Amino acid sequence: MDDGILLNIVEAGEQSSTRKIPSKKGGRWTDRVKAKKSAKRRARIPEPNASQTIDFELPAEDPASGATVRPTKRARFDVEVVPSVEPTTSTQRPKGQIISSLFSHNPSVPTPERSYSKRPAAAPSNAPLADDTTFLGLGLDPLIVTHLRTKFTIENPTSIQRAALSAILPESTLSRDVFIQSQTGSGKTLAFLLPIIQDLLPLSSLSYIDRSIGTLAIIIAPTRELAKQISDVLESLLTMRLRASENIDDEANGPRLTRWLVSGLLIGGATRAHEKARLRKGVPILVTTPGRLLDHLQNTSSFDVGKCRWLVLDEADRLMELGFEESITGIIKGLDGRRKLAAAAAAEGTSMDVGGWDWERRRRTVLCSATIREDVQKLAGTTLHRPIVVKATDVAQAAAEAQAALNQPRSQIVVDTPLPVDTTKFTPPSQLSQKYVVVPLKLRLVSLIALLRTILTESSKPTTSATPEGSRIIVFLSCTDSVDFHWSLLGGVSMNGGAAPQASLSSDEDSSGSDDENEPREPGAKGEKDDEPIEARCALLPRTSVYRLHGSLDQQTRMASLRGFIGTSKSKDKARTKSPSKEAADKDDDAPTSSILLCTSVASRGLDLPLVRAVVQYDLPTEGGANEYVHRVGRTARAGKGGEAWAIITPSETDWVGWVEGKMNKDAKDSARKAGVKLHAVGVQDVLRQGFGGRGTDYEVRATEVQLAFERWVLKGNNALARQAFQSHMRAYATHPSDEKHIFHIRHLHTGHLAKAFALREAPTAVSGQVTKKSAKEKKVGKFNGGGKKSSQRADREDKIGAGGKADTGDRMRDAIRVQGRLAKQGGAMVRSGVDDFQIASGYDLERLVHGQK
Ligand SMILES: Nc1ncnc2c1ncn2[C@@H]1O[C@H](COP(=O)(O)OP(=O)(O)OP(=O)(O)O)[C@@H](O)[C@H]1O
Repeated sequence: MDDGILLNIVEAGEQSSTRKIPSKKGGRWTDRVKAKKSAKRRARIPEPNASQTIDFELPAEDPASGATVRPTKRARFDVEVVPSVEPTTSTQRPKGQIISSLFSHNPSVPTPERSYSKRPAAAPSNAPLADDTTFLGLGLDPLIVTHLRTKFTIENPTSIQRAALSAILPESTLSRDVFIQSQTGSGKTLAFLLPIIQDLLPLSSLSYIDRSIGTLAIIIAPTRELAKQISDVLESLLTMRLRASENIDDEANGPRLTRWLVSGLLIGGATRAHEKARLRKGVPILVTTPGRLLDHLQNTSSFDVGKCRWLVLDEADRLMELGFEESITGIIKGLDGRRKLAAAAAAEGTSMDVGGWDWERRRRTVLCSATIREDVQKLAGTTLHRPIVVKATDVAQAAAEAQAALNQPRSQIVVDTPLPVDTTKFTPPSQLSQKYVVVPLKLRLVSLIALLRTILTESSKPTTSATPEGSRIIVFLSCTDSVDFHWSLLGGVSMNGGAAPQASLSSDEDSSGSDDENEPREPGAKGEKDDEPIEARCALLPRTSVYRLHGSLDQQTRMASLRGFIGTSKSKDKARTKSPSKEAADKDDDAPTSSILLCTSVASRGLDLPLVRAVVQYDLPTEGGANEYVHRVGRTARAGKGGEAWAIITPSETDWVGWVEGKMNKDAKDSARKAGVKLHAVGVQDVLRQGFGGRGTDYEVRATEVQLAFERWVLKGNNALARQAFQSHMRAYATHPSDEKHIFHIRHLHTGHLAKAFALREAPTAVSGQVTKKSAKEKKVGKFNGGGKKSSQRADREDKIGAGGKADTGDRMRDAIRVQGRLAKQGGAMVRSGVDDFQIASGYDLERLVHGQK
């Protein structure tokens, strides 16, 4: 089958096959054998020729016949092959450097029976309901329903929204808290936002109320990005019409309505004085992160939460993982204390008492979590009052519970009811297609490129369900260094052998800073990192922009990267393009239609990035096990849409497939789960062939050229970056928990082969040999301490905490955990500390940002 990739001048394979193997005469027989072998090797892998040009063309398939055809408009780019910049003969090669063939000495990998088979996708499990359930029928205000339809194009509720609304909205359940547990992408955000807006909406008709009433609802999210995302949805919801007719002053339609119900985002990054001023003005619905909220509860007297009637804890399991339990306990105490003070002041008549409203009603807490783990149960025990547990399929149960609550005599009300043990498994949406490829270590990098090319090609087919805007792909890597390395590599690699280009940065940046009050910065930080490039372009990935996201990037760059990835870049973001190889810019002259996000686990939870077609786990999660896997793949296949998840695993990790399937299927109760969540194998040759094209084993030649281009880039001044990524990856790998060590053990890795995946030619001894014991120790301690600069920042932070006299509990928890982790790792054995330095390193930095420390 012609796969559509052409070699347009000289087929490299042909060239190699006609090459004559020179014979060596004389000398010892061992020398003759060696010479013969080396000549054979040279003949197998064609010597690149400076004049040779490979014309890569992405393959396409005839939708009718399924046969591969040449696309009408070819996304093409030429790859000029030049001799490797480094000498390749053993006499010229620097000592210790190994240039091994990509396709020899790899462990054998079983070929899957049916590769790339097109299986019909299962019915979506997180889609809007197709029955006669309506938002109106569930009791939602018609104004909100109309707004959902017109602004969000949302017509019907999802299963979890039906369950949540029928549990939260009725008068009969006002005294009950709610625990929401559901699949990724099932619409949990609206499930808790809609009841809050419905509850507060009538206040708009009370002419004596304005935003000085204080904060009536607080939503807590574990990360800044998630808080910002929730805040964006909330803001859009609050732009709804306040009455059916256009004119809100239309007296004939009832009392005058005022639009004072606004939302605010409090996630740090601004001066406290600025935040205090906003709080003093009044923020009726507040979206925040825990540390900052606790800080203001403790230190901002003008922060009025005396009438707060909603508290939402989103992603509760993540809040617990990040060590926020103590912060949340402090927040609850703070809210309770201020409520008592407000009540006392009202009783004494010393405060403005706003009558005509049920201010006495207790505050309701809604807790959302993917899983009901032990720590989440504990949190629920301290925060929830007789919770109704809402699950996607449990609408009948929710209604029955609500009824039971009504009929219960008050004496029987049990406070702090423990949640039931979690019997349902946390599974990905059923329509998600899950695949895995077993890839020998040496082939990892080229296989990743081939896979990305294949996914991009598939999505550009006219028959695909992907959007006409192109594809979005998220690639998860093990650590920040690896993300930086791969992003720089893709942005810098040149297939023409020229010098690695420098980042091209816009010099006419608009340095006026953000006009969004929700993205304020500390003084002095303004415009600081505006020069940091955010977008990379790569000749190997036509019409595609590559972004990165990890916790060591400053907040502006992270937000700009996310905006770029989802295609809503501001003009100044767009200027921040890391120049690709010149050829990518020249040949890829059409505007990019697809985007790729390279990231750490920092992007695994809660982020709702529209139209993500595929999630590729280049590195499997080092913490969080099967749940983390499900969260990551849940960035696609959202709200009933399709999606695919790819896991790239090494030959020593093949047991992971059965292991993760077992975790997802355990205790399966319903028929869908009995059918089993399954990952389907795809052969690495198929991935390479699809990605690089050619006939027979042509893909080997092409993959080798791509690998050589990567290696050239590394040799031209990027060795340190590659080595650092390699070493950090190894350290990250070593932090897999002990119960996964039978699958992920560093001893299973052939480090020489792994080095190849970082485009390193050095043998592993050369890599590690260049790191002196002292520098290795410094690096290790530095890494676990957050590095030299980070250490001093932490000291600054601790100074500040000391000076303020009040340590942030979240910070203290994290520090304690980090110290624990450091000790465990310094002890020699890589004992899991509960927090992974490499993935939570991102979380840690993120939380530093949350607390406003740059
Ligand atoms: N009733 C609905 N109909 C169609 N789309 C919906 C509906 N409700 C929500 N959505 C969309 O579904 C997407 C996912 O929603 P949301 O982010 O709330 O999911 P989630 O359950 O919180 O996911 P995660 O667990 O990954 O955080 C959003 O883009 C949202 O606009």
